[in-house]
Amino acid sequence: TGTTRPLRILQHVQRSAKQGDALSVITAIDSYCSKVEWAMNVGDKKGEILDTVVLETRPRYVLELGTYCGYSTLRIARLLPPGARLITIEMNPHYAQVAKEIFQYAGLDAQVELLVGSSTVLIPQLKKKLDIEKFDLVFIDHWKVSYLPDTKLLEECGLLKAGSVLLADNVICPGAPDYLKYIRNCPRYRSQYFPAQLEYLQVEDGVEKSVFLG
Ligand SMILES: COCc1ccccc1-c1cc(O)c2[nH]cnc(=O)c2c1
Ligand SMILES: [Mg+2]
Repeated sequence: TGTTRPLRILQHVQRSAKQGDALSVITAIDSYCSKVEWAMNVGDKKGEILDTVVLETRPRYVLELGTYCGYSTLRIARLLPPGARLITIEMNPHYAQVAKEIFQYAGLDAQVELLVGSSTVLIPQLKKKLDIEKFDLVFIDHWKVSYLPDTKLLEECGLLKAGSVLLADNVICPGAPDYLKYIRNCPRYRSQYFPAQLEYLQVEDGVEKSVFLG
């Protein structure tokens, strides 16, 4: 194996992290991706901003758009109280398979519901299929062109309530200009930008936190 970047990340986790210890898996991924080969995990600097937002929001229902290898899913899952639900959507079946194995290794597979498919197709099905009412927190970290349409879809499907928090990765690099323009000008949101760097690099990036006002 080791033929793809996600598989090489999984192999590194299995060799160097402690089974059942989510923090050691997070650390192992950051170590591999900063020293051996870059990968598009949210990373430790933006990850700390994510942690802070999770802890202050204390969400019961969390949606993540874009799982990749599951790094940010673990960062969120490890901070959730029992009974909370974390749904993560990944379009790429290979990424989803690796993420599933990483959740199992970290011992958090029971805390995470991983859906494989297009977020634009799956979002309208969430209420019926998963009996979800509203999300308290949405972490947006998938294709940049999908940020805005999927946000509008969440509004239209009644999946946001007053106080729901959207946290969007990569609003500078690669950038999501249409999303930023919308979310910063729409009176139904109060937004705040958190400057940071692109994972594992000295390149400017940041995350945008937006509270839905109802
Ligand atoms: C495939 O591009 C990789 C890349 C290359 C250069 C700069 C940024 C990125 C990048 C960084 C991220 O955190 C990302 N997060 C989620 N979905 C992405 O496509 C993504 C892309
Ligand atoms: Mg990202």
